[in-house]
Amino acid sequence: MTSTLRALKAKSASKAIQEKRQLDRRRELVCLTHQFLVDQGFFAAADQLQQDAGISLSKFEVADNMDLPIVFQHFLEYYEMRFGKLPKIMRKLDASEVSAKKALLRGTGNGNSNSNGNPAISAGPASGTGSSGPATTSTRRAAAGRKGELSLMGSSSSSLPEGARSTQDEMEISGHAVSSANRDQHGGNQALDEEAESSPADRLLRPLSQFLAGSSNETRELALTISRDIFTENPEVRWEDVVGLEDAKRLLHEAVVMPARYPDLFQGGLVSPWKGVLLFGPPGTGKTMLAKAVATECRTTFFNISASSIVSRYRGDSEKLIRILFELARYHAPSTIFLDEIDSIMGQRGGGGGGGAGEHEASRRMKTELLIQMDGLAKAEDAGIFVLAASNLPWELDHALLRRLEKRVRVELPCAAGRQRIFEKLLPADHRTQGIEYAALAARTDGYSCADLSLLCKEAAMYPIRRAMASLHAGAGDAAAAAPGKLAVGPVTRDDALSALQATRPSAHAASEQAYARWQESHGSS
Ligand SMILES: Nc1ncnc2c1ncn2[C@@H]1O[C@H](COP(=O)(O)OP(=O)(O)OP(=O)(O)O)[C@@H](O)[C@H]1O
Repeated sequence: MTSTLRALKAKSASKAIQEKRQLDRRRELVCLTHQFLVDQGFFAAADQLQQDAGISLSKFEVADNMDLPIVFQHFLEYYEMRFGKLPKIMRKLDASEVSAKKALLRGTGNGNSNSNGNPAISAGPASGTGSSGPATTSTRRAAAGRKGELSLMGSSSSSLPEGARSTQDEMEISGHAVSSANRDQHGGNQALDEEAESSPADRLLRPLSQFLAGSSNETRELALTISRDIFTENPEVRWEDVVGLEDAKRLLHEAVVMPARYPDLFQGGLVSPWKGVLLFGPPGTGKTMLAKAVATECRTTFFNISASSIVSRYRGDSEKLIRILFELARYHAPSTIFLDEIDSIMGQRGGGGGGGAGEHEASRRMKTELLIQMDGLAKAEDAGIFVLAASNLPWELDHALLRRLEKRVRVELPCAAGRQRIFEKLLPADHRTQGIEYAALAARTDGYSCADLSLLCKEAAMYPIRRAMASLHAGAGDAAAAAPGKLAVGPVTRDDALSALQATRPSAHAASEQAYARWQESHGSS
């Protein structure tokens, strides 16, 4: 009896010790992360972490010779020594995992939460339950347990194997794109490309707090607005997502992507990189997609701004907004600024400001500011900034602006082959469709833009849904079919596609195609 009691007591004491260790380890992890965020200048995030974790980190400091990069570096070294390769730290999530994670981050997910509603931090070594491949408890314990060696190892990367060193370099140059150029120059091999595929391509931005330090409230607000509404996370559009437009792609590749990848080849003189490119053509032909593909390809920070929204939303502040937009682009360089619908602010006769002599003073100042900022792009310190503008009405553009958009690229309506590819992509020949005649559809959609074609396909896909709804209403569906999410929807048929064709008209006019062709002849690039 006594021995059973003793065993129970010992078990309870060991459990208490384990729990305390877990708690300590969590606190240490939070503390290390907090210090890392502070060191990197992510003050707002550090503050938020402190609030979320519910502990006052101002009472703690990480011990000497201890910080997250050092712990990480030691882990990498240990892992490579033990397993002969570097560990895979991040993996790409699929679409459903991305939405689950976003929901979790918004606080609506069902992920593990602690009693404060905070996501549970893995207990680490003390729990002894780590199971993520070879990097398990023992590895972590080894990394954490070598505190005494840390000062000897220091933070020098010279003792690291090549791969580990480059990982550290990537961390240190946060805020600067690890450009494809670097990778190409250091081997450019497939393994590195695969590595890029599986690790986040997104840029690690420099903390905004440094940019905002000492700035006025007004500047602060505009910079926050730009960061929130205009800066776009990695746009993730690849060249191959953009159907057709081979000439436009080739020109952009030459004018923008090559200089970003191989800056040494484009230094000064005759072959300095283009600073401004205009994409012109009918609506819905892929100008925005092309701009995003350029930003994805060059791994630049992407600022996507609709010029008409500057006029409508920031009227009084538009001049300052432009200035701060370029300052932020410089801060986060290399950057691509995409100015969509540029004609709405840079029309020859005072677009966006009321027109002619009566042009609004604020609008005139904004135009002047944009021209000044674009002039500044030629300076060496602005080397990493590139402006892409798009317009459906290039002939209305101010000549002063046109001079600064050195290259003008026409984005045309898709040809028959391009239209066919769009149909094949949007109505793929699988169980979702039946008997679609792609070539016939392509032949009958001359003059349609890609956006029109995508509307047409959407319309076609509605027919089977309408049929299913009608049969449901007619009581033809059984109880299972009526259950939400279980409605049986048939394939999109050839007739559905033809009916959708009847119901969808092209948005561009043949006359405007001729106008684009004429303007290309007088102003375009080839
Ligand atoms: N070349 C293309 N390849 C594939 N899809 C395209 C292409 N062009 C347009 N689309 C489709 O049409 C939509 C609208 O395209 P996008 O916004 O790039 O056109 P745009 O030329 O910028 O139009 P606007 O001048 O009206 O801003 C895209 O989201 C995409 O679905």
